[in-house]
Amino acid sequence: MATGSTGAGRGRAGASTGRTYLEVRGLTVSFDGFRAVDGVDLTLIQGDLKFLIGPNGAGKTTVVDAITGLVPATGSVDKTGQPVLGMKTHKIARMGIGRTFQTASIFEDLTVEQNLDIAAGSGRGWLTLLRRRRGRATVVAETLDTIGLEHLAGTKAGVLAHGQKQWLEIGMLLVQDSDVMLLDEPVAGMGADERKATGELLQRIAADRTVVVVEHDMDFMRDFATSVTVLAAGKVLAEGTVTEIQADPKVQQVYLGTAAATGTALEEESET
Ligand SMILES: Nc1ncnc2c1ncn2[C@@H]1O[C@H](COP(=O)(O)OP(=O)(O)OP(=O)(O)O)[C@@H](O)[C@H]1O
Repeated sequence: MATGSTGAGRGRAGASTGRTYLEVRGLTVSFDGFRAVDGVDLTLIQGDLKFLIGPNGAGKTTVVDAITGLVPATGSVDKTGQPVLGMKTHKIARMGIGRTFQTASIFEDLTVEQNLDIAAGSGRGWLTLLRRRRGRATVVAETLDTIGLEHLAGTKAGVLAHGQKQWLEIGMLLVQDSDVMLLDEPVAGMGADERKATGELLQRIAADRTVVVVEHDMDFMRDFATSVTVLAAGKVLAEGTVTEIQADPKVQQVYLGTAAATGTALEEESET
């Protein structure tokens, strides 16, 4: 069970407790002069299961892209005091910052276990691999258990159910020692049982990691978030607990403003 820190986003708790944290300051991403992300500050602390929400086009995925080096950005991103911004994507991954995509990026023709094994070795030099060879099998076995896919270890990843592919992708981050995990809509397209199992998996892994979930599914957010940041038009609109966010008139207005187009007003959903 996650040890939630609902105070995330305020100050440098990670720095004082020695826990992993990701500190984002003034993050800005421009596409041909259009500021998709505009001066975003975020503090992400180990143990927090943080949800990043906001209407379509708010800049959520671009924030994740910027942190993981996929798009150029200005401002600063520090992982437990180490600068991240400006580094190459593979170096950022090696620093322990991992991400998933809406469509799982797994090797469909390889088995579940082979996918994890490859991920466990990715980005490491041959000497490190040699040293770690024995430990690697243990890490893969432990991860199969964590993501609940031991019984499918020998199954080709391509035939997994949608939810299982997402769990495998999360497992691939776990075996790479990612302690900051940025997950883009992990429950999109999942049924109720898969969503619940995914939420419980995220709670387990967030207990000793920093986990950020970009999500549109408000029910899922309500059930599992320990803190929420709302983005709108590239800026942080609000931060707080689920209760605080739902009660925030600015947030309600943003969601009501887009309700006609998306049918996903925060208020409407909170009544269900
Ligand atoms: N490569 C790009 N080139 C130009 N504009 C982009 C690019 N990527 C994103 N944008 C624009 O930046 C804005 C933010 O997009 P982004 O995908 O980050 O939003 P989002 O909050 O993740 O939206 P959604 O919930 O719909 O996925 C949008 O207006 C989008 O059209």
